[in-house]
Amino acid sequence: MTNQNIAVPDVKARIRMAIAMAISKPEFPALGGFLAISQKKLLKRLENGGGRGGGAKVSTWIDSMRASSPTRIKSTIPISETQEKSSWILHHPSALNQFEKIIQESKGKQIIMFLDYDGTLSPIVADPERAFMTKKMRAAVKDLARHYPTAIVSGRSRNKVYKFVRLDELYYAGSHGMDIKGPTKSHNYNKGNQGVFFQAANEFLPMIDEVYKLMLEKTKSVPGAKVENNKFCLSVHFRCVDEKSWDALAEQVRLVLNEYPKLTLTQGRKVLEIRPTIKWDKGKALEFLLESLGYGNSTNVFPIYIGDDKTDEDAFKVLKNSGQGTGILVSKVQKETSASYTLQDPSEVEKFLQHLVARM
Ligand SMILES: O=P(O)(O)OC[C@H]1O[C@H](O[C@H]2O[C@H](CO)[C@@H](O)[C@H](O)[C@H]2O)[C@H](O)[C@@H](O)[C@@H]1O
Repeated sequence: MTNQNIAVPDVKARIRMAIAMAISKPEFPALGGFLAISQKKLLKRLENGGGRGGGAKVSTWIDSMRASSPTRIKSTIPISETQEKSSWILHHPSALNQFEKIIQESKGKQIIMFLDYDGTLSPIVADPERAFMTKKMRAAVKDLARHYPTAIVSGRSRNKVYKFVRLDELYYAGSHGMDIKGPTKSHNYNKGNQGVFFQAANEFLPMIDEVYKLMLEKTKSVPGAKVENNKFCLSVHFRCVDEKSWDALAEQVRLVLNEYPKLTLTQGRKVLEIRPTIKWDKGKALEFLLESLGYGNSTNVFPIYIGDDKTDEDAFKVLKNSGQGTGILVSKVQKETSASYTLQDPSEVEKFLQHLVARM
């Protein structure tokens, strides 16, 4: 373990923290079930907060999915685009090349690691049920968690992402941060945090289940379409659907969503994600976890968030706006991002994690 001490809040401290959080940040309604805020009040507070539009945006997202499809990526890039690309790389350099700079920035602060799963720890594959991480990656994450508090922040359900990762010493934030649980195995830094448990959207469970069944029914005629139940949200997968049928599939999603104004859509990699319209996302999950670890108002902390997808941008923005820590986008192609650095793919993520371990 590191020589850096981490504040470990005891039970009383956690109650104080939860109350303080509830007073200062009403979007943090409970920590470990310590606050008795009624579900109705919670729902009111979170309702209509984070909506990014429903059906009307579906066609825009399909266009954006098409634009990022490999069939649209040109083999020869015109000069102006080359220039644009080099300027993008200048603004978002490789986190491996800039490793020492990142370490300098974090000097004297506690590094806390936040890792997205799909496309970050595991390669993108056609079948979402088979998105396994390699043994080497798992070992790298395990080593990392020996030295730094580490959280997995995923769009998957918490249980499913745990089944892929299988490390008890980590924090898990599933369903895009709507389902958070502390480690079940203790390390020096997380003693007392095993009780961390937070679910932001319990009242939506029956609705999500209903829409899941409906979406299964409505999409069964589209070959290759897949609907994944991520507990507090759903994914409608386009990856194995012929591009010619994308509009038809999107139309089915739009029609169902029209009947559920309390649900909204976000877009990921060849996926549309249906989720409650509440003010909660991966950025809020990051803030919540920092609070839980005792770093809510601290300047003594350096969160590093690594992710590859649009939904990770919420976390990158939190870091950018707070001027704390750093965001690292996993991408081979240029994208609009609030992250400061880039890594090309999961194998580079693995190297970066190994570098962090090696410096201890
Ligand atoms: O937040 P994440 O952990 O990145 O989860 C986002 C979505 O990831 C998964 O879908 C993506 O990966 C699949 C497996 O490689 C791929 O087939 C799919 O096209 C990608 O979008 C997951 O299946 C979704 O439920 C998550 O929402």
